[in-house]
Amino acid sequence: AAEWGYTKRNGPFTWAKNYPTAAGIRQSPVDIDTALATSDSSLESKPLRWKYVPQNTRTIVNSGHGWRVDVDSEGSELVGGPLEGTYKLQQFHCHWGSSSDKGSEHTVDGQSYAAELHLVHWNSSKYADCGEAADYPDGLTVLGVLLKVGAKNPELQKVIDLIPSISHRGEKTEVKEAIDPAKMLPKTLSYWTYLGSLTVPPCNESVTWILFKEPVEVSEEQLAAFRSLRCYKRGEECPCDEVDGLLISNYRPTLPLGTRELRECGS
Ligand SMILES: NS(=O)(=O)c1ccc(C(=O)NCc2ccccc2F)cc1
Ligand SMILES: [Zn+2]
Repeated sequence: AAEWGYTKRNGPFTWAKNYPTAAGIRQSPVDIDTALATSDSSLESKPLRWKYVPQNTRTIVNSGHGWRVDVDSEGSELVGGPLEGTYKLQQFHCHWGSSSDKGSEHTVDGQSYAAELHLVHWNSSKYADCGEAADYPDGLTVLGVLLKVGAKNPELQKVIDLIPSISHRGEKTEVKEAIDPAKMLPKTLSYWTYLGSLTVPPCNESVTWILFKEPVEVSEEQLAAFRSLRCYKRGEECPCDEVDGLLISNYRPTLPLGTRELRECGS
């Protein structure tokens, strides 16, 4: 089957053909209608806490859908907030648009941001690995960080510096200079949380989403570097009808929240 992607031919509106879950009722991303959010004392009573090991960021790969930094989960943990048990960091990646007026996956009161960073964790209290966890409703948690245009982001610059060596799909390289995921999170830890899904096929409905309210800055040049990735393999011709196979946009449009609860913690 033609590999899914973000073009007319294989983009988000075609995914349900090969991935029926994409048409489900707990899909992500969603528009965060801030007026709908209910503040929840139980969230306030269990602060979100994380521990990451920067030396455990191992490799960065061009998945054909963007860049992804794979992490050795050992030593990491995410607990508290809406979570039961301990979650471990598996990978982090980003979504962006062809220009910085769009590109985030979640929107806030209809407003898009320039990009969105996802830190993907799996429930190590109940499951053996990320792959298994992805099949259960409480299997995964993704910390989402909205990115807006501003100052150059020094931690993300370590990712940008590696992009030239993973320009084509399937290429990967060692992350030599440790990247600290904690340094990519906003200062204030207020967040919205709701039950959703992977935002790419197979769109498993197994994600507890935690989206920080405060955006983090990234520069236009850094966003331009993301868009220089190619969605096809070196030596192959470009399959996608994207402008010469550049990954200029890799965000899924929002889906209805439906009857799901949207909770918030912090102002
Ligand atoms: N954009 S996002 O919502 O943050 C997102 C998070 C994780 C994945 C993932 O793990 N895919 C591989 C995968 C899929 C299904 C089962 C096991 C897997 F490893 C994909 C998207
Ligand atoms: Zn993502």
